[in-house]
Amino acid sequence: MSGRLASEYPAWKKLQEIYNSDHSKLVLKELFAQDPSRFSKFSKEYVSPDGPSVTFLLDYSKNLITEPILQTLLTLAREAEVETYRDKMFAGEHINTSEDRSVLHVALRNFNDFQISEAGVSEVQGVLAHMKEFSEAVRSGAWKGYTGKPINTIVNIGIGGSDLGPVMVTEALKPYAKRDLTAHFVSNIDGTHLAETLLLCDPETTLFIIASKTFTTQETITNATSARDWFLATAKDKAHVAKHFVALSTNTKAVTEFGIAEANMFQFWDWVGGRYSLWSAIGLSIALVIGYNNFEELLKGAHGMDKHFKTAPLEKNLPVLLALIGLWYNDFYGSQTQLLLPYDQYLHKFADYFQQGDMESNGKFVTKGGQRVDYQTGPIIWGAAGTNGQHSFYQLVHQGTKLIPADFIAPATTHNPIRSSLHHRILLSNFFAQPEALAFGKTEEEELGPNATEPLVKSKVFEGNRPSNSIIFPKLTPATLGALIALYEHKIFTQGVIWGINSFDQMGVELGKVLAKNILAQLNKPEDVIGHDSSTTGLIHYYQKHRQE
Ligand SMILES: O=P(O)(O)OC[C@H]1O[C@@H](O)[C@H](O)[C@@H](O)[C@@H]1O
Repeated sequence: MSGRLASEYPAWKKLQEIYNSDHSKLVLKELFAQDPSRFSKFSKEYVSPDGPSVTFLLDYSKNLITEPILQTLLTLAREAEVETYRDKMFAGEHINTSEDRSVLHVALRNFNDFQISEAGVSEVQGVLAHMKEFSEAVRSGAWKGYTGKPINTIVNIGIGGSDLGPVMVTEALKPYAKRDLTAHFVSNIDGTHLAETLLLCDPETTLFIIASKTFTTQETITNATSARDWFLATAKDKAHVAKHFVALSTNTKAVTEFGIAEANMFQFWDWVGGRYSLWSAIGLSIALVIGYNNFEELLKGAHGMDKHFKTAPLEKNLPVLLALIGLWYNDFYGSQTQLLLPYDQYLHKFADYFQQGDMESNGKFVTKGGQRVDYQTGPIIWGAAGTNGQHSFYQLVHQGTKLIPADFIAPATTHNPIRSSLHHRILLSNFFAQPEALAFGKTEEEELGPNATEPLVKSKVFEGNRPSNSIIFPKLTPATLGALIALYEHKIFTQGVIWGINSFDQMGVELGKVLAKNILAQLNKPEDVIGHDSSTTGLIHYYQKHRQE
């Protein structure tokens, strides 16, 4: 984040030399055979420093690393001043330079440990108190709709960071949910998303939560306006909106103009990035679904990880280790993607969530100093939950031509121990087996004996040497989830610092929005379609010919 090119650091050059001379010698089977203590050397247990108990084991021994490689990666982190920039973030310095903002999602879950002086930080507790009071009123039935009935359905209308975090967390923490309060999430501008959701709602008992940091996002404002129209078609009187619409935003003016009273607005601040906002008022739907106390446990779990990231030496710092290992593949092995594979159905949105978290943060080709990078930055994040992926894309991960580092994530104990946890034992046997198969593979000899050459035998060979991390924790609790999310947030931060990029803006999403606005104004008549290439013009003309309004 210093804005320097990562490739200029001496450790980067050394890593390149190590890769050039040694990578063909880095064979997991041999590395494990040579060193019986490899697992204990390359695994660490996280124990939360205080607050709710969170523990997990990170096993990074099945990676194409040796002690000297790890040391050189750690030197790279030091040369890039990861510790200095981490401290700047926690101190509220404006490390988001392009927008001249601080980056303070850690202040949203700070339980008096970090002294941060930035406008708004002192208001965090007040907003949390408002969220507590409101969520308890709705959950208890004290908050009534316009006909006096309690709320039994909530609809969060938001997109990107104002959607993905609440969706992922409410899914992940379903065992803690109030089951008679149904939660829907509408994000897409496609009218189908709202229309299908409204079919499941009763205006008398539905609460709409309009979640938008800017309160100008086209999708969200259009969906919110249509939802209000739908509501008023039954409720008639605009005064009833106050009982059924609340807003989560930084933009008081736009919220009140929309017709939501300031008293029904939950504030946050410009130093909360959209993709880091589930800890803020954007988490209101989470608090409604799992209860405020569980929401606070989520925050505390994340705060524990913040303290670890802030204080642990780099060689013991789990987000830093994950970042460095990921960077080794991304920048030296040429890996394009990173898999997130939770063996827990409740975490089925985890990879979707970190697609935005990672790719919007680190998908940048220019350093903070304005230079074009001459190396790869953020990886493509993808993944699926449980054994589903094994029956679809794992074929390519095991036997394809690409190196795809994978993080396997699983709880030791399930929330659903049906048939005496038989399902969970089968699930976990796969969680253990897949990294083993990826790392150690299967040779031709193992398949048929030393003289076998048939194509069939060859097709059954697993080359192995495919790296992975494994994370295992006792049970998926709110605090554990908080710590896991913060683990990956700080991993993303660390990589961004080393690559010299700004992980906290998102200029790359703007151009499409501007072009769409221009095109929207041209859609009525073919003669209005001007200023485009022949492909875009042809596509719009085809649409105009075939549409039925
Ligand atoms: O919360 P808002 O202001 O409606 O923004 C939603 C999303 O809008 C997108 O354009 C941004 O790229 C995301 O970062 C953001 O989360």
